Amino acid sequence: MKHWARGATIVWVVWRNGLDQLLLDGLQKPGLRWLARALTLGRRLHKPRGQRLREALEQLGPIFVKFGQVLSTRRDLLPPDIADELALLQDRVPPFAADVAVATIERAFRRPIAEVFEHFERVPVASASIAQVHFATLRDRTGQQREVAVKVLRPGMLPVIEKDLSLMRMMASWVERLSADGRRLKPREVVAEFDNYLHDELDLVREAANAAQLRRNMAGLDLVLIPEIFWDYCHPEVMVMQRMDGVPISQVERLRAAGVDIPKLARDGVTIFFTQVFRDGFFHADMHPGNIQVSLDPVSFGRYISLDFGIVGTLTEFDKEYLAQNFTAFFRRDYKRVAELHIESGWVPPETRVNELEAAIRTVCEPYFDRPLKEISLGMVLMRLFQTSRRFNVEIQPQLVLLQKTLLNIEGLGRQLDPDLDLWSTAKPFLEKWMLEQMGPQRLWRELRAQAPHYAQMLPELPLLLHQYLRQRRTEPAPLMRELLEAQKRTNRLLQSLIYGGLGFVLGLLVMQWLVRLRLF
Ligand SMILES: Nc1ncnc2c1ncn2[C@@H]1O[C@H](COP(=O)(O)OP(=O)(O)OP(=O)(O)O)[C@@H](O)[C@H]1O
Repeated sequence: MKHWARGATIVWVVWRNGLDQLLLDGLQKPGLRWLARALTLGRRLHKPRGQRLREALEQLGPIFVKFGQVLSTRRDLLPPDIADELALLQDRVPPFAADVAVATIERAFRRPIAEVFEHFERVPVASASIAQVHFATLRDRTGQQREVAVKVLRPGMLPVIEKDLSLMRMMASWVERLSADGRRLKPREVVAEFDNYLHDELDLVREAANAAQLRRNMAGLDLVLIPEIFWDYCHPEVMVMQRMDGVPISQVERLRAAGVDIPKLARDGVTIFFTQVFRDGFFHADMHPGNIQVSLDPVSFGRYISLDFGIVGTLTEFDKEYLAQNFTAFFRRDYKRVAELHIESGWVPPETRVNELEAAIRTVCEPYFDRPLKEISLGMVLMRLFQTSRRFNVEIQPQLVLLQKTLLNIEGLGRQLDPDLDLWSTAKPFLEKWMLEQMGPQRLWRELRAQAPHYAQMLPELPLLLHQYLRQRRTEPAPLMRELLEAQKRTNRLLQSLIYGGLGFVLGLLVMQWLVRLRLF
């Protein structure tokens, strides 16, 4: 019954904001088109479509607001006017009562709050749709007093989320069935992705694990502080971490007055992010200013403080390779290669004409070379590439969209701090080192090392496999043969790369020696 009431509210909000209009053009059945037109009569829909969509999501509550926020990052799927408007969505929810937070903590640790913390501040420091944060004091294993921040999930979220998600799934399948335009937005996939995202956010142990991994990765860099996790006090609904003390990055004047070197801060931001992406393949993907502070403590003066680890991005070797090759081709202005890469990767339908895709990519990228290199924003280049790809039905992987969105955030933040920030010279050493690792002899060596146990294991088995193959040839020839041929091809490729790599290396050494002799180096 309640399900129906919620469904009716959604229909009402959709109708009042004229969202049915958004689908009108795409409706395929004439009867439905007629009905939708009739329903439009009498409504004054003077606001732009993006604004109407944003307002409707706000009226539908925090889960829909989150959905809009996540959707706003899918610039590969959405038209720019809608994506821009959705990016303005903000969580505005009142905090939940301290008693509720205390009850959640007591349920999680099966102890009264006074036994968990020496002191617990009942007034939260921050509150959002999924969780809120309280400060507290605890005694750690060594008996030392520690100031901590306690993140507690808003109770009863799961049933609300499940209900809203099932209605979203239903709407998505209607949109997909009724409208050709809507189908292009891949609504069911988008909702499934959102479902994953929300369930991840509902598990604070997962967030704590993300924080711990980032803290370990960033330890040697000395540019950013990440709170320590108190694992004895972590539970899917409660997360206890070191309390950080910094000035929000948005308060630039305060930071300047305290003596922080702002241009260095801008450079450091880009360095941190590029290290996370290109070295570790594991990056903080929710870099809005609310999650970034700067330390004024004399020991860590001027270092970033990073908070909120609910959303992180991971890049596979395939993603890194895609980025490495695309960036290299882009900076060589080899648009044909960029187009070929998209087709080779299987992201564009194979019947796509390379020259058409190449022309579209050229149109997007060429204007960037008109400005100084230091102004080129990789986030923007990627965004334009994804938008172009959209026209060719390319399916961009969510982790790359996340990367592009975060790149834009970071570059924007850097520029805001220092309008003269030379993005290129900050990013270049990373890209060069990383591309060398991705495509040079280091990669070959890495792959060889990674594959070595596999080959060592396979080699002694080869005679037996061959024997089996010859015996079973009549019954089951294809898969085994294919496997053997594949293995042989892989070995050949590796050997070939090894030989070429070795030759290249020796040749490089000879040339260097020669240049040194000629005193050119
Ligand atoms: N370890 C910490 N030390 C000090 N303050 C913290 C800490 N963790 C969180 N906070 C405070 O709580 C606020 C909200 O934290 P966080 O962003 O993790 O929560 P959230 O529920 O995911 O919020 P949102 O979704 O709006 O980003 C931070 O902006 C910061 O002010």
